Amino acid sequence: MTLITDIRLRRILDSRGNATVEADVLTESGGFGRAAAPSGASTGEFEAIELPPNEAIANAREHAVPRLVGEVHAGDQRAVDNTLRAADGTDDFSEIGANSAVAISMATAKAAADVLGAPLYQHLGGAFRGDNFPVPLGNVIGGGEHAADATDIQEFLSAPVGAPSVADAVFANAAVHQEIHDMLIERDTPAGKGDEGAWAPSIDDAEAFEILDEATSTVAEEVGFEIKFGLDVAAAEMYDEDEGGYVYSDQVRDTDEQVEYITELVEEWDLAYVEDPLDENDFEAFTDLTANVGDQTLICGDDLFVTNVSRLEKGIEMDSANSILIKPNQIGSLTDAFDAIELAANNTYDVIVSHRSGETEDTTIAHLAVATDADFIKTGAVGGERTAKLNELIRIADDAA
Ligand SMILES: C=C(OP(=O)(O)O)C(=O)O
Ligand SMILES: [Mg+2]
Repeated sequence: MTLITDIRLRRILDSRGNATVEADVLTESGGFGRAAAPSGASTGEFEAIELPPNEAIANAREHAVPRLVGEVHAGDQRAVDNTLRAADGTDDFSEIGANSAVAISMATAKAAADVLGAPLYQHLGGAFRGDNFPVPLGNVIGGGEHAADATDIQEFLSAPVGAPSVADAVFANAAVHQEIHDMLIERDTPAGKGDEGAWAPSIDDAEAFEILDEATSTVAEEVGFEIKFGLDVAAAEMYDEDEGGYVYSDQVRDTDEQVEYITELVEEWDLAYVEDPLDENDFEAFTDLTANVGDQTLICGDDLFVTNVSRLEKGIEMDSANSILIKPNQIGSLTDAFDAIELAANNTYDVIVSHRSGETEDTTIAHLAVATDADFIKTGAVGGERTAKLNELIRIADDAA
């Protein structure tokens, strides 16, 4: 019933106006799934390889499509993804492109769900999913690689940890985003938006902390539940060995100073979440920071782990973090993403499913987060490609109720 009968690949636009890969998968009994690959800007050194979309499509058509069509069942996700790996023949999807691979992998899961007549989160997670929802982390002020002439820290994230429902949490993040806009106008600091829809004012990190603290407190009072905040430092983008460490606008911090600085930030601002506070090659410094503040906050590896089981195993072994960011396109398939989530959960790591800075209307990560009982989802606060996922979470909660 779920035998794959056709796979169509095409170039479509992403939110930055770049081309990306979209896949349609059809099955014998009329199942249909469509999915598109997102794309990062602050990509990790150890991510699976994204090829130029034309090349990724041509190579996938030549090597992967013939091995899947008429051969593999869409319902057997592990077989689908193993076939993609075998067709590619490399460790990092550099032959067919992680963009083609992840689009086919996700579209196939959707086609299988369609055959079953079940929502994707249920096909992926089983009949008992749909009761728990991730807390959305909303990017509300940002800079780094996502906006020029803005903060050094890439993302300041609203974290509505006390929200009674996922819908309340989604609306709270949007309200924090609006409140920050009002505060910026009052301060006579006009701001455009970065790639993920966060405000990208020309202010320093210290001012961003003050604004976020006030905005989250104001909205928390209005809505009547706790809203904390967190960061994606994206420190690998700041790290420059020749410069002697982490290059900020006003100073360079060496590794010990960076560990000290982040420790102070966690304590001063009671941060709920800190992603990539250190360079992606420095598991040891991650371990030092986690020893300092791992009992107070989440220390999350994004570029550090790149959704890769081997790198996560090393981090678990070394106590380098206590949470992992999951981006399916970083590793190239849903099976790999699931394996990383399972390993993380078995080792009491929190799981944060994430978008990329370049996105499409695809909503797969909303279903992935619900299917795997993820603790958080990071998918922006506003903007069509971000609200696509947030609104899907609201719909899933509505359907599941
Ligand atoms: C979402 C992120 O940005 P990008 O997609 O540019 O890697 C991130 O760094 O967590
Ligand atoms: Mg990150």
